[in-house]
Amino acid sequence: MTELLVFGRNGQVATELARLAPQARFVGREAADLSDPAACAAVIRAARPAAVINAAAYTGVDRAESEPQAAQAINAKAPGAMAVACAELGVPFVHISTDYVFDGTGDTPRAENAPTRPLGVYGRTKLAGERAVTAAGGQWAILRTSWVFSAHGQNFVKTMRRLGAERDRLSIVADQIGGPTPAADIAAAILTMVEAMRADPAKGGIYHFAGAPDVSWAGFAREIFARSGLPAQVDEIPTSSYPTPARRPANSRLDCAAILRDFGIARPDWQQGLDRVIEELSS
Ligand SMILES: NC(=O)C1=CN([C@@H]2O[C@H](COP(=O)(O)OP(=O)(O)OC[C@H]3O[C@@H](n4cnc5c(N)ncnc54)[C@H](OP(=O)(O)O)[C@@H]3O)[C@@H](O)[C@H]2O)C=CC1
Ligand SMILES: Cc1cn([C@H]2C[C@H](O)[C@@H](COP(=O)(O)OP(=O)(O)O[C@H]3O[C@@H](C)C(=O)[C@@H](O)[C@H]3O)O2)c(=O)[nH]c1=O
Ligand SMILES: [Mg+2]
Repeated sequence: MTELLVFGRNGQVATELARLAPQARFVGREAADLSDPAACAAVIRAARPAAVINAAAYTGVDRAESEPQAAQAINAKAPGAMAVACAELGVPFVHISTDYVFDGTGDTPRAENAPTRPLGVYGRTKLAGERAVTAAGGQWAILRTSWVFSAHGQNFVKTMRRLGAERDRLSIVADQIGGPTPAADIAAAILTMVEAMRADPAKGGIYHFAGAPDVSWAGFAREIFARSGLPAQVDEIPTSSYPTPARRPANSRLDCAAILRDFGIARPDWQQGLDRVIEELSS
């Protein structure tokens, strides 16, 4: 019997889960394509694991605008099918969602029960995934996180280090504020939640989890350059000067009090996480 089954293998969070839980079984695209939700459910039924984590998703925010059906299958239908299979087996299911389910109005942190209103296809399909998971019954948890970075895969830290080495100055939006979150801390949080859920069948629900302190993308870029020893300057620009296919929320602040109260998991310090990632990237 497989103890822990994880969908995703090469992504940021999946890679960090593999470091912390090498005994788990990681299911890549070749073994279960999330475009085929029934195949994902079949993998769970055949493996009969003690718990399931979904770390795979369609994460191309701009690309999703022109591929809404692929994003919907991967981000909504597949997690729904996984959650149903877990409910049938009576095992916990942990899924990951995003700050992009919100419209980003205001300037205060949002709690889990704040009204959702996604601005683009990615956020809309992730919200549909949340609804499919919650509708499945069974024991589930959804971790909403934001601005994930690590030494693996694609993320803002790696993009900035690449561009910062090529250019003297970069224009970065300063009116989108959120919490950059190290993938390693997400992996650790999920494993803590899985253990707590296995010990207590009443545990679960939607939880916010993001790195602290909140910062703009421009402020984050400045820290990336400073801590990487890159001399590149950051010019602060408004979102209106950086047109993209998908709209993004201006206020991505997440209120992370509930996960601390219910699971003892505190917001990670992204500056410490950034130093660790930079060290990993430079070695
Ligand atoms: N990245 C971010 O900034 C944020 C991410 N999240 C959420 O966190 C979770 C993990 O994200 P992260 O680790 O950054 O994601 P990545 O983009 O790093 O990895 C996504 C993974 O999903 C896999 N995948 C994509 N499409 C399919 C498919 N059709 N079938 C099977 N596997 C597929 C990819 O496989 P392959 O390697 O083969 O392409 C990849 O391993 C996701 O739910 C995401 O929505 C939430 C907030 C912020
Ligand atoms: C490269 C670049 C980006 N930007 C802006 C665009 C955008 O508003 C912001 C971040 O760029 P990204 O492409 O990393 O943003 P994006 O891919 O939208 O990041 C999001 O990914 C999904 C999966 C999530 O769930 C979110 O939490 C969030 O992390 O920086 C600049 O202003 N200047 C630049 O030179
Ligand atoms: Mg991106």
